[in-house]
Amino acid sequence: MSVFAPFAKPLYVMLKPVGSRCNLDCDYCYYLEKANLYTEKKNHVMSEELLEKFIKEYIESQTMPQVLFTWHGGETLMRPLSFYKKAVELQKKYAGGRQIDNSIQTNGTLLNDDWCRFFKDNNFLVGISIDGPQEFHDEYRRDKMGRPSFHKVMRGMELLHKHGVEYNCMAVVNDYNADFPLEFYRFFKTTGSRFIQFTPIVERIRKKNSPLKLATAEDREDAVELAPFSVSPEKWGSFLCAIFDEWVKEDVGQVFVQLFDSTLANWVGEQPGLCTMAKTCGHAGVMEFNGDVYSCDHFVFPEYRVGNIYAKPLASMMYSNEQLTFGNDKFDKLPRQCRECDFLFACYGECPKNRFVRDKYGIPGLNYLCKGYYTFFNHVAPYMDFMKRELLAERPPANVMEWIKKTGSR
Ligand SMILES: C[S@@+](CC[C@H](N)C(=O)[O-])C[C@H]1O[C@@H](n2cnc3c(N)ncnc32)[C@H](O)[C@@H]1O
Ligand code: SF4
Ligand code: SF4
Ligand code: SF4
Repeated sequence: MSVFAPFAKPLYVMLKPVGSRCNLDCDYCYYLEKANLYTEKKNHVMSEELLEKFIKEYIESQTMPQVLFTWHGGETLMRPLSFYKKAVELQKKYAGGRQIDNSIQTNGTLLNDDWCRFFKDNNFLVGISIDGPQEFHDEYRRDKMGRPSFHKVMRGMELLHKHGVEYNCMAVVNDYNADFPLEFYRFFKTTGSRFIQFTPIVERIRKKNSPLKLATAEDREDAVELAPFSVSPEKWGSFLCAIFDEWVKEDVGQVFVQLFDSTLANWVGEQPGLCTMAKTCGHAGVMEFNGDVYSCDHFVFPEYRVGNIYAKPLASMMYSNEQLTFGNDKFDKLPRQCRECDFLFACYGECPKNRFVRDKYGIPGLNYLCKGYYTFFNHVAPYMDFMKRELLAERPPANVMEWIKKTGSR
């Protein structure tokens, strides 16, 4: 039987139930300053009326039997538990036979038994932000009084563990922790995390006074300066290579590093889990506390607002020409150096947010981290080739560890 499905892809829009309100004040946070987009509003919280409108419309716009809700912030737990209880009730009311899943991203400092029980009972997947061992984490993740947050986050993780809540860790790689790849990687292994996700921090700061201090890739080179907490391309490359070397010898099939999995996916021609490594993007929008929808969580700038849910249906915003162009530009706007690169198939120029340098031909739009990515892909190529062969022969890629022992590589 064929069912008419106008959109073959699931519709995905994450939610900001408290806008950018947060109990922490991480130096590198790209989200805190988004409050300046809404200075006319005092209270940056999503109303229950909007919550219901979104849930109903989001579920009804889906063409797939599963629907994923992602709660994001700001700090998501600054909304009382009753808000999420209401959300779950509304999801059930409008589910119409579909399977509903929830994931929530949090800094973990406000977790308690009640939150954990709720997450367990309702099968939430919890994402915890933690940047490695205490010294690295507390370098930038402090509260508004400058107090560190590491111990509170660890306590939160213990509570999640105690209640049997499913969670994973999200870390950023910055100018500081990038110098200690193995300490960073081993820390996550000791916490028992089998799924490790990390994102490089790359930000530029506008020199002129502006409500949004952080720049987009379109800001002119002379009007911005690189934020000091950004990771350099060289450090990013050596960080990835060092972790890969330990992972490929000891942990394949046991520890899942999102970036390595996505690299292998591209190597075998499958869709990678990381949007940054896909050929095109634009399938993941974000809705602010007042119903404004933006092209991507990293593009909450007035130029990338695709509309408001009170004025346009979600599906028409997410499948608008504007949004499709946003997603296709990831490939269409690649500079010549990327088009000629041996690793285009694995990298696809990474995230457009980071494309603000010129390529070797002087063409703008090269990714600032290019050098690091090139070093990494070049370094892992023989291992990726081996794992690809194993996968194609329907054998586990983890055989690479045996192969390394036998051949003495690395
Ligand atoms: C903005 S926070 C919102 C949710 C919650 N407050 C938290 O910290 O998990 C989401 C994630 O973005 C990461 N992040 C913050 N600033 C970033 C930046 N400039 N570049 C990349 N990721 C960043 C955070 O470390 C966190 O893992
Ligand atoms: S806890 Fe999350 S939202 Fe709050 S400042 Fe840190 S990264 Fe930003
Ligand atoms: S702009 Fe970057 S973060 Fe946003 S969807 Fe595209 S690749 Fe992902
Ligand atoms: S490694 Fe550099 S040149 Fe190659 S695709 Fe990535 S960003 Fe482009």
